[in-house]
Amino acid sequence: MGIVMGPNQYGKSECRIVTINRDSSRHTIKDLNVSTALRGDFDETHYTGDNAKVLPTDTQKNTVYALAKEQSVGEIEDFATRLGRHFIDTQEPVKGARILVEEYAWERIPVSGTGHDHSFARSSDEKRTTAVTIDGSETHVVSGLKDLVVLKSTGSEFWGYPKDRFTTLAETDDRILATAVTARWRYLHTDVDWAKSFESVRETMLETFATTHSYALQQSLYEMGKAVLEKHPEVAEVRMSLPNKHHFLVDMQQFGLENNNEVFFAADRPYGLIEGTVSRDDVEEAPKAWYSLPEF
Ligand SMILES: O=c1[nH]c(=O)c2[nH]c(=O)[nH]c2[nH]1
Repeated sequence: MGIVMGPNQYGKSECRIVTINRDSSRHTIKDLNVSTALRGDFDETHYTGDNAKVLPTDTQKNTVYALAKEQSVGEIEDFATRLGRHFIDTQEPVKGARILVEEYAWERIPVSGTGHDHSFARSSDEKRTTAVTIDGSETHVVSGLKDLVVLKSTGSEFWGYPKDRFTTLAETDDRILATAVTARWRYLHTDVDWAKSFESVRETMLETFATTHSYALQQSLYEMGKAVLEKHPEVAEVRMSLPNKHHFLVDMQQFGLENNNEVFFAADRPYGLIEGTVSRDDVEEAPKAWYSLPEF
């Protein structure tokens, strides 16, 4: 019986980088969290500690800063692709790269009705994300968003589920439905206007959440994914993770008040976690490696 090193990657995680474009007095800001991971011929460092082929993660971090200086960052998908290609093209042992980017949203602070030139406010917790996986000459892009918090104050029911001796949940034909959307969608190719596609996918998911009369968060998940695929031929599949942010009706009978679906206790945990993939039935499944480490 032998023991061998399996799939592996290494890199610098969570390089926080802020860039300011000062081409005019109206500055623009890009606020990113960038993680690099290199894949390739790294058996020796694992077997013997011979680092001859190991580009230090410290150098990878510096490269993130340097490439952001050499050319403006632009769309996160393009920046991630440039980074990944740089490592593959300049380091012989590197055969593949996986670059993750999260982008934090800043809005101009309104002053007398117009956005200020160089003062910004963090607009929400929402992040735009991308995961670019480069394998030799092939580039695969999975973009997404994180922590887009949404709520419907009606138009949501939940009933018809199995009951057993532990069931206490009451069936409801009118409840609050709230979640923080994390979504990742896989592109079929890279000939994409990234910003436009992102805005349109986001808008489609929001519109569908709003207009779907929901009998389960699972149903809303499917409808949101389906709407994205129907509108976006460039997208092969959508994966979503939807925490059910429960809002429990406060029982006011004890103090003689009738609560007509007006006052809720917003629980933060535990929460239901509804997850799923909506895909076209005529495209191949993505290799695991585009989402995480192969075989993990
Ligand atoms: O939309 C829902 N899906 C569930 O699976 C579930 N389970 C639960 O207790 N409440 C809900 N709501």
